[in-house]
Amino acid sequence: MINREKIVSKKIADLRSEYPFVDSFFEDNKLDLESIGDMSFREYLNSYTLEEIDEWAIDTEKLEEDLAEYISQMVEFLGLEKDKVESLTILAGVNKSGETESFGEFTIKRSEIVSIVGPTGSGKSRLLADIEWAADGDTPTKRRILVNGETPDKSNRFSTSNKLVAQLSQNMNFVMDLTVREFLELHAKSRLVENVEEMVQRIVEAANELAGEKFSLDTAVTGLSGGQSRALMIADTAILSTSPIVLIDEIENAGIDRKKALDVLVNEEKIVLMATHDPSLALMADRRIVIKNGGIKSIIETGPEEKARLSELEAIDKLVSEMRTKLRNGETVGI
Ligand SMILES: Nc1ncnc2c1ncn2[C@@H]1O[C@H](COP(=O)(O)OP(=O)(O)OP(=O)(O)O)[C@@H](O)[C@H]1O
Repeated sequence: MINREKIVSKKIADLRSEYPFVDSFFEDNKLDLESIGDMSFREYLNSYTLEEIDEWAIDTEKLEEDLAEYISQMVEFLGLEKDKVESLTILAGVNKSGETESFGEFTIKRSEIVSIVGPTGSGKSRLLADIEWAADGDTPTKRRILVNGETPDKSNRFSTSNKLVAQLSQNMNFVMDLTVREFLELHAKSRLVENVEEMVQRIVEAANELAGEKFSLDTAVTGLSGGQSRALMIADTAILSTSPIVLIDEIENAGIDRKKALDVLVNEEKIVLMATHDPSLALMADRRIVIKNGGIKSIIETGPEEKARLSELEAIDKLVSEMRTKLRNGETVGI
């Protein structure tokens, strides 16, 4: 809920950049905003003289209340309130042979990472697709998905502005003729974020942290490499997307710093599900879902012993990545 005190004491210029639609409120109420300088709405109302207030029958109390109400309704209407998703629950369905999955139900909480492992063709992507679709017994697996313990509002399935789920798929092929800056600005503006420039900077910095070779805001999105565009989409999803659930299919092919990518995503308080064949990524998750023959076979918690193995794997990954960098830079790697 929008706080009235906060709204009326915010500078009008800031209010207008955060909620561009407030201009129509000012117009409808015939408020002259030419000479506002850096006043807040309250200061602006107080700047009227008693005669003006009398003459134009200005009710300052009511105007303050109406402004807060107007913003609050618009925010709700436009779906700008961040979804408060605390948990995601998967209810058991059937495997490829039609046998009921034995796990009953499985709940994932906010800021948790869950990996999905299993042989090729076992049904990892299918599980991600069930979640994206908010399956309600209407997919081949007959699984059901609950959000905050309830069947999600079906409008979430189709709405683009208020998507429950952001999906990072294997390849990101940009077709539009835009620079990175233009692309990010468009996205930030469509989300009506407070400070577009700052947001754009944050995203490109995060993306460059993940990508091997750095790129600038003036690079054309079509000119980004596979790994760079993937890094850009991860940073963009983490920082700008309001979708509280992020699904990742095969991050390992992207040639980006996977550990940092996960940190970026998880820091933003999201639920992350990631299908992977990579042991380090599988163990980085708090829990992992094991899929076999189209069904969830088991759910395993990554215990301290496995986490210890993870540091072994990380040391190996580090070695591989150092060698990769050297080879890429034309150096030799003989001892
Ligand atoms: N429970 C199920 N019932 C019926 N069909 C299923 C079930 N689970 C998965 N499938 C189907 O099996 C096929 C392979 O599944 P999927 O693509 O999800 O495998 P995957 O584990 O992601 O494979 P890869 O590791 O190669 O990406 C798909 O056509 C999928 O729809």
